[in-house]
Parts: sequence; C-alpha cells; structure tokens
Amino acid sequence: MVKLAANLSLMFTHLAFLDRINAAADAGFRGVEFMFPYEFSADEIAARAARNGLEIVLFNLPAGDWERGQRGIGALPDQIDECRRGAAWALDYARRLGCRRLHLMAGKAPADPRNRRTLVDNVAFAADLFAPHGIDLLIEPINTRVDIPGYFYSTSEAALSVLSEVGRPNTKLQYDIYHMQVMEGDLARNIERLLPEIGHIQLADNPGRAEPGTGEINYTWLLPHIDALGYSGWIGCEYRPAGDTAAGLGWAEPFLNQTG
Ligand SMILES: O=C(O)C(=O)[C@H](O)CO
Ligand SMILES: [Mg+2]
Repeated sequence: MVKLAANLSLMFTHLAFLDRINAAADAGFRGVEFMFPYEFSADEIAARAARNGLEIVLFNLPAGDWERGQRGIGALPDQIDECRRGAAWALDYARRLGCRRLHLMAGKAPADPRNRRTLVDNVAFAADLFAPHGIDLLIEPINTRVDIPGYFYSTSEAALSVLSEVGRPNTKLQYDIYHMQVMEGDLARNIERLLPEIGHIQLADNPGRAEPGTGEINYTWLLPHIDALGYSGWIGCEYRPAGDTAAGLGWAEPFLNQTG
C-alpha cells in the first residue's frame, strides 16, 4: 500500500499551520510531516492530529538559524551544544506527538575530518537518546546543484558512509526522490538497492519541485513499483504545489483512496 503523508511546511500554506492538519485530513491523507513544530504547542498539534485521525510521521530537529541561511547544524563544531539540546527538544516533541522518525540536518559545511567527526558524534548521540523510545534518526542527502549548495552530503553513498561510521541500528536514510533525481537518477534501481537502509521517502517532481506530473519523473509507474518492492513506510509529499494544493492532488487520488 502506498502511504502518502502531506508535508505541512509546503502544502496548504494559505492556511494557518494548525488548520493545515484539518485540510490534509479532508484531502484524504492519513499522515502528515512538517519541518519544525517548535513554535506551536505539542499538545495542541497532537490533539488536532488525533481529532483528524492523522499520524505524525516525521519532523526535523532544530536546524540552527534558518532565516539567516543555516540548514542544520549537525556538522558544525561550534554548535555541538545547540545540536544536542535540539535533539532533546525534538525528542520531547516526538514523544508527545507519537512520532517515530526525526531528521537531523547536517548543515552547510565542507566534508573535512573535523566536521565529519562532529556529525558522526552528533548522530550517534541523538540516535542513542532516541533508541529507548523506539524513534529512528534519519539523515537525508540534499541536492547541492539547485536547493542547498554546500550541504554536507548530497549523495546516497556519502550519507550511508556517515551512517556506517555511526553504527547504530536506529539510524536510517531519508530518501528524497526529488533530490536523488537531481544528483543521481536511476531511481528505481537505486531505491531497490538502498531499500534496507531507507527509513522514510519524500517526493516532488523535477525540475521545479512541484507535484508529480509537472516534470520528468514518472510517478504513475514509480510509486506502485516502490510498493511492489516491499517498501511499507510513509512517502512524504514534500513539494511546492504549482497552484492550489487540493486542486493539484489529482495525481494522488488512487493512493489516498488506498489509505482510506
Ligand atoms: O529539504 C528537504 O528535502 C528536507 O527534507 C529538509 O528536511 C527540509 O525539510
Ligand atoms: Mg526532503
């Protein structure tokens, strides 16, 4: 079964954040993800999701000063304390929200030995903090060609080498099909090969990062294929709708019906 989650940081953005939860449920989603919940009360988010029968499937650890261009701090030696306080804050939210996956963003930093050591240690710290609560820690290679130039890892191989050095069973790859199309292509074969390492998938079309059907990726074929490979996790719709979010959900109807 293809399980789609609405990404509330990018979808239904004409509504206030909490109201996006209702909109996602009304559109037929059974799961939601978002970047950062921290300016809202965890109890309010949890109550709203519960009332709408929605599972909260993923959000990010605090990622530094986003407004000033930071995109995570996991690999930044000067912000180790902040990263670890953020891991504890994220865990508190995740427990209240019943969320089982948290994404740690590495940030923009060259892949030199000091930054890598910092990242490996921070990922290990957070994974160990989350493990007793049944929570997985995810890292996601992000394309450096269009979206985040200078991001610490932009290929599945680079992210997996970090996870293998960390060596914790509750660390997984967040495979964002959009980023991986930009950096690697050969999506079906790569997803099949990486499946045992993948803890969460996200999607958008390319170019433009809008909904499936607006670009070059054949999601009509790829989503059932991923399902047939045996992937049973969530697929987050992390795209910027080309127009009205609900009006652009035609592509998702067969899959939203499946989760209903
Ligand atoms: O940029 C992305 O693709 C992500 O998934 C980051 O977590 C930002 O939400
Ligand atoms: Mg993503």
